[in-house]
Amino acid sequence: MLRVEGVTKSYPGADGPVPVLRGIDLALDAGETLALTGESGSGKSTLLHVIGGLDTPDAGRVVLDDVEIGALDDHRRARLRRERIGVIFQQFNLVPSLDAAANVAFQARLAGRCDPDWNAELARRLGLEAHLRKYPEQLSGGQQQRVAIGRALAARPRLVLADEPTGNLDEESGAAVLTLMLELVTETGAALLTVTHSRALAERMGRRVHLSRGVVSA
Ligand SMILES: Nc1ncnc2c1ncn2[C@@H]1O[C@H](COP(=O)(O)OP(=O)(O)OP(=O)(O)O)[C@@H](O)[C@H]1O
Repeated sequence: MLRVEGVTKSYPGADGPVPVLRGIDLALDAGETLALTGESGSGKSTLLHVIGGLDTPDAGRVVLDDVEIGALDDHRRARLRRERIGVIFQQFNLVPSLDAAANVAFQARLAGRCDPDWNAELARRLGLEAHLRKYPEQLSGGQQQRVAIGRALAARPRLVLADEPTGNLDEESGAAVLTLMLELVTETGAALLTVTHSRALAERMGRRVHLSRGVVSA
């Protein structure tokens, strides 16, 4: 379902380009869950952004359901992102001017796939029913995290990308949020790729790969 082939990426440095990704190959099937680990600065977020079409590789390909993301023009790439990829960012990136309900519905609405029954079910399962009229600044970190998960899943994406999805939560809330996320991802048949430093989180994923010096090892 997802294929990453020979992806390289460098950033400009004082003494010339600094390679961050040096030829990444990775494949993920529908329904699979994968933890991407690696020391700080190893390029995990960069790889997640390249896979999600938020950043472009210098070379190599990212193919989602037989569509090469890098070959699409901006408009088509944005549409593919909206319709097929849900992203949960480390800092949640909720829309401050929208309440929790509108944040959950946000991406699905943009994708033209808003299903009020599914949104309501997500809100209920994520324990957000009492908070739907609150704005992000009125929500706790854990509640914002659950809104971000709801938003990522509302359009029933094929692929969910998460960057430290429980990084801002205490161990107990993190474990509970992760259980919910895994349940919802499994039910919708999506694939999940999550970047994490947490061993506990990584151990609950079906597969783990480690990123070191710009290449992955199983
Ligand atoms: N926009 C950018 N411009 C220049 N260098 C960048 C840029 N984004 C990332 N880098 C560099 O690329 C390297 C990889 O960064 P990245 O954020 O992908 O690492 P990471 O493994 O996700 O780290 P962490 O675990 O600390 O979040 C780092 O050395 C970082 O400084």
